[in-house]
Amino acid sequence: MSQTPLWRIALVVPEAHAPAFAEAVGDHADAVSTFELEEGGEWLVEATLYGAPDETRLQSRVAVLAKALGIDEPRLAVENLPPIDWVSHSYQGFPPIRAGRFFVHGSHHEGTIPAGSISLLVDAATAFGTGEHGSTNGCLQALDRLSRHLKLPRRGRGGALDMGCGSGILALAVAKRWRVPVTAVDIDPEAVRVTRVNAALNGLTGRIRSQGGDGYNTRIVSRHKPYTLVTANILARPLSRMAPQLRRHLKKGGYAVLAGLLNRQERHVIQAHRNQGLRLVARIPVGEWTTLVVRR
Ligand SMILES: C[S@@+](CC[C@H](N)C(=O)[O-])C[C@H]1O[C@@H](n2cnc3c(N)ncnc32)[C@H](O)[C@@H]1O
Repeated sequence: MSQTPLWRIALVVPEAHAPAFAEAVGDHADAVSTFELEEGGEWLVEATLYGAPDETRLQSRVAVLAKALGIDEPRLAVENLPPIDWVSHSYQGFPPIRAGRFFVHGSHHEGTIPAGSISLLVDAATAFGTGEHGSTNGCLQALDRLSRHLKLPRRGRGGALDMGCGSGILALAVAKRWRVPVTAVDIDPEAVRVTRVNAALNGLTGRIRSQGGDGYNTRIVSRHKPYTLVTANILARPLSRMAPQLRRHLKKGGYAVLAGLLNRQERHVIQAHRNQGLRLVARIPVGEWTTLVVRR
């Protein structure tokens, strides 16, 4: 079995200089990416490479760039990641996950399904969403709590929407728990494909109407509005940007489960929704991620 020695390089820099540092570090790495750490604040430049980096050269490249930009030299973190046997890893899949009454497992799961739980069979493949991530887990917990009192219609308008469906996990959860059709949208066509596969694996073909598209501008989203329940596990910034559209698509009294935000970003997201008259009714932190439930 192949084992891959992997190294990670990371540094935190001001937003305006992230592209320059990404380019500099990227010259010494196999892959490089940048992530925003805080609204309008600092950015993490993260690179990975197979084999040890030349730390002296890397350090001096960063120092020269910092000097040229007139900023303090950012601290460079270099670490050797534990070797991963990718072949056996991909066969192992993910361990079953419990969130509220939901029990999420892959098709490799050979154990029993706990009595009274709602089984969600998810082969995430190339799309996000196995329930392992704190944001998805928080959404499942929120849905479980809402399902105790919220009613959804079996047909017609006023149903459920999953915005940014990824593997389709949240759409599956709603369709199974409430026994209703769900509209599911993702900007990534691969996620739409995986959602359809997972709908079929769970016997929900026909109940999950999935289509590719950018947010609320997608045709299928307008066709079935307004919604009594919207799930959107995207990211803090797009969530805040989409708040006015969410309001227009949500029925009076309807709920939205919002996730993909770090704990420290929740204030901004809550405010963006408050500005639209959407009231915070629950927050569920899972590790560094927070899920919010707002109501119109
Ligand atoms: C973090 S994943 C969430 C997947 C799944 N819903 C879950 O909870 O695990 C976010 C998904 O949102 C999709 N997405 C991001 N921006 C979008 C947009 N503007 N419109 C539709 N989907 C979007 C991404 O492609 C990705 O599949």
